[in-house]
Amino acid sequence: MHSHTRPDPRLLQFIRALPKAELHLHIEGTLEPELMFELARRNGIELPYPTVEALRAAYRFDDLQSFLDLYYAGAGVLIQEADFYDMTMAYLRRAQRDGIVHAEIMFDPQTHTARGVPMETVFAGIGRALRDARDTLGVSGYLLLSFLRHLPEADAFSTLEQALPLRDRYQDIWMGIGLDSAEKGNPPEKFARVFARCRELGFRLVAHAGEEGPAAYVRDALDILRVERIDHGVRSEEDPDLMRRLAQEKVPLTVCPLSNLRLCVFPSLEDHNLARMLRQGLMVTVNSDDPAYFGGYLADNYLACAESLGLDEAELATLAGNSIRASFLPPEQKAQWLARLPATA
Ligand SMILES: Nc1ncnc2[nH]cnc12
Ligand SMILES: [Zn+2]
Repeated sequence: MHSHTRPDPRLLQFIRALPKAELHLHIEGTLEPELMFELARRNGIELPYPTVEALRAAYRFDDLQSFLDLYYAGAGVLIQEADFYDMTMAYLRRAQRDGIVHAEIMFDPQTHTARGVPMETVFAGIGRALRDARDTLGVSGYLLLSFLRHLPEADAFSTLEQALPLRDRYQDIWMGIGLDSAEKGNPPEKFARVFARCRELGFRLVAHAGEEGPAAYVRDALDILRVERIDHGVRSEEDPDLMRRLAQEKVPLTVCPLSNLRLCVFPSLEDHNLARMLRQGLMVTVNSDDPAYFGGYLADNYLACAESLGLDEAELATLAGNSIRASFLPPEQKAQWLARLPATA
């Protein structure tokens, strides 16, 4: 992954020791090939690859869509509550090792309900893992139910209707709503009505914008969907007025550097705009997006950026501090984690 330098173990140790929140993570994107094969066997499903190695070798992407095709196919092995539990627990164990104290996890229920998996099964498996991790690993977690933007808004409304009866049972974890999948040609305004409804219902709102789509989608996600955070947002840089606004309003951007590299949003990590945006005073955070597909979990993303962009320890601590500030944790929990960071963070 790091073509120029060998990873510095002392720097990795420093990164892991910073209390961090992960705010942009698709739980279906944490399904490692080994577990995918195990679940396929458990559920009597045949995968179109003979081995783990052959599957991993297929993870070479040209753009977002070429990734999404494999990602939705891979999720087809998730059938039973235990499958969702095992996948989520595996992520949370890794998260703990990386020094993640809080994770806000997106999931795509439409990927599962369209295959006949009940909404209850999805919530039950992920939800039980989040509660077990809180109790046994000391990692807290929230859920963000994400709508698939390549599907019609009517499908998002019916997904919301299917999930709402579960809200009381998952009140401690289901905090918000997101918007993901193919961005180009699926602008924020397509989901204006369902986001307005979610806002009335009291959900926290986020949306992917400015990953492959234009800066105008970032502005529309803020003004039309009224989201509190932008997932990715890296193409905001093409609009100087928008950049000034993001800095002034401290709008959090959940940037995913290794994802952007693998999906060819930037030609190399050295060309990534994370450091430029940070140094311009934007509220940027670092996240892993779909770590099983993009070759790195959260600490790998921090380390790769430190090495490719020359981030120093103070900047790494600022990124960790931003992740806590931009989370949906209550103020007293934010203060508790911020107190454990260097004073410069
Ligand atoms: N990076 C990404 N962009 C849009 N949709 C996604 N779903 C999973 N990962 C995604
Ligand atoms: Zn994403």
